[in-house]
Amino acid sequence: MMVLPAPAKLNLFLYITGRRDDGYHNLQTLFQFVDHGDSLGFEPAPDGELSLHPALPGVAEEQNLIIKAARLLQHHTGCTQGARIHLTKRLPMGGGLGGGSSDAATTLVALNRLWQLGLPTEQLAQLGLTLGADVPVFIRGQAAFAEGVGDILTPAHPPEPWYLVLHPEIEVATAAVFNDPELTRNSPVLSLQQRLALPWQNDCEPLVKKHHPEVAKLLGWLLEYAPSRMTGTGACIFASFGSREKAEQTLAKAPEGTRGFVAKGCNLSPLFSALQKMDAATPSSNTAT
Ligand SMILES: C[C@@](CO)(OP(=O)(O)O)[C@H](O)COP(=O)(O)OP(=O)(O)OC[C@H]1O[C@@H](n2ccc(N)nc2=O)[C@H](O)[C@@H]1O
Ligand SMILES: Nc1ncnc2c1ncn2[C@@H]1O[C@H](COP(=O)(O)OP(=O)(O)O)[C@@H](O)[C@H]1O
Repeated sequence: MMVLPAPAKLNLFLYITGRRDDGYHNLQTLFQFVDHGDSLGFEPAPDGELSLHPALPGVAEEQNLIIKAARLLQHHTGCTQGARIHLTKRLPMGGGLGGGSSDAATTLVALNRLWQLGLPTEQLAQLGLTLGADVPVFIRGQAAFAEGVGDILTPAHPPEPWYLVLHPEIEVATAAVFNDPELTRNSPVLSLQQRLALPWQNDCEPLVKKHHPEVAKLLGWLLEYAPSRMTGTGACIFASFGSREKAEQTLAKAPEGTRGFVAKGCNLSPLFSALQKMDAATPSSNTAT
């Protein structure tokens, strides 16, 4: 079985610079991966059959981004092969960690190999974008400054600290944040260099804090220990530390019942580190993305 990671991402900063005619928002964000996430296993199945094990509670199989990604790839290529997909879900849903998008990206990359389709990365990223704005960055696998709706990507090389990621026990719907009339939508469009030099913020954070006191409270607590922010449209928050020990010590002090994890920032996605290892072990395998 081909087992591959679907890592989480963090939005190290997130600015909303405008609203487009189609209702989507232009943004400027810095994506980085962490070495913690879901895990997916892929086995061939006959007759184009697709199945997911176990099912994700609360998400109908046909709505699951993993099945949607697999079906999209079948339709796009006319491929008649199938797959039995095994999911170990570790990332909270609706947490701003991009779990669903990452699962979809890993599925596209893995099935492109399993089914020997040979689609180039560019085409997989374009297909992925139809599933969600965050899918292309996971397919390209490099930390990136994203503009447009998140699809115009420039590779970036931010520091790779240890992060403590905490999960307030709520799910924030991305669409609800973007539809809120109070959302800041007029951040200036700046260059990556300018953005890197200014303090890093998330334009969605004030709004989510206002509507979800749990987020405001936990962020207030975490800020006592290190610079901290929300990722994406929330609800997860993160703080960076110079060492794993410092991050773990802070997690140990977190208010009782707080869920969270410690992980290392990675500018190369753990998905691609795993693919490189796989290719090194079996040099004759298909090395296209
Ligand atoms: C803003 C980010 C930053 O990472 O938030 P998170 O979802 O990760 O928290 C993402 O780009 C989100 O990407 P994703 O979660 O894939 O969003 P999509 O499914 O494409 O869109 C969900 C809804 O959010 C709104 N939306 C999304 C992205 C965007 N640039 N402008 C928008 O207005 C639209 O109303 C859309 O219908
Ligand atoms: N494989 C999947 N993993 C997580 N969520 C999924 C998946 N497939 C579909 N979804 C749907 O996508 C929504 C957003 O999930 P997720 O990507 O985890 O959050 P976010 O975009 O906030 O990081 C979930 O609430 C769920 O309904």
